[in-house]
Amino acid sequence: MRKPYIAGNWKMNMTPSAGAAFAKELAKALEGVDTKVMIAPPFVTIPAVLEAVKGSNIIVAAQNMNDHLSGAYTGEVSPAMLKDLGVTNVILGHSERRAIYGETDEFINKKVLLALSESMDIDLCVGETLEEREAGKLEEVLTRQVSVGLSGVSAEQMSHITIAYEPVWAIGTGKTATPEDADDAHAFIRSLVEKLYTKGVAEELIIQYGGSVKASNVKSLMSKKHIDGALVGGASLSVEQFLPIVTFDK
Ligand SMILES: O=C[C@H](O)COP(=O)(O)O
Repeated sequence: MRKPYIAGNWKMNMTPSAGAAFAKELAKALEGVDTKVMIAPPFVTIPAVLEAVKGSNIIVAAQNMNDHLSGAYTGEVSPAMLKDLGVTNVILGHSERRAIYGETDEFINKKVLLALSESMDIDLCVGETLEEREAGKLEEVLTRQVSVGLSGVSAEQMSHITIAYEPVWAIGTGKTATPEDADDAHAFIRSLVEKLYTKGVAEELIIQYGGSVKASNVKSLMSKKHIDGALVGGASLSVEQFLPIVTFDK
């Protein structure tokens, strides 16, 4: 039985003081709610948010990390630093990192392996562009992103991996994949993971959908067999919008 897992990626939003106020309000609103919830603030906002969610079940993640533990990498943040702060989770391979900062599958894989060696849990993002989908390359793209992204990850380590399927054309655009299209992509990812690992690993894997998730569409998405959670961008920036997404079935 896969437990619903809802995550909020704040992207480059929320100052430390705004993030702390938000996190405090969210933690209070989520008292007694059993759904697994993660929020990913910008690096500088993380300490204030960690302090604000103390005593709650909210997981705090980083949105990215460097592929080294330390060294001459000006402006970068290492997983060792995140770990020292008490951060247990990291988002890797977000489409904005791939498209804007040129992150390749091989580079993302290097970070996946480093994060695992630092005992962190990972949200690995995959998804096709509109051009790729229209060119009939959906399966080819997902196969490459999943198999290269997870290269060298053992079956045992897969319990630390969540995959977020985010069709690039649905991110921040208001366009959501239909629940059926999203479920087909999730089913394909699960079948890939079964081929790479075992049926057991594939059945346990949490696959989140991301791309214009909001209170009005979360229930129909989550009703699908292979959709186990959501990675929410825009609608994770206010408690008013995020809370009904987290409590969609309550
Ligand atoms: O990480 C989150 C995704 O990029 C989705 O963003 P969005 O909900 O604003 O479309």
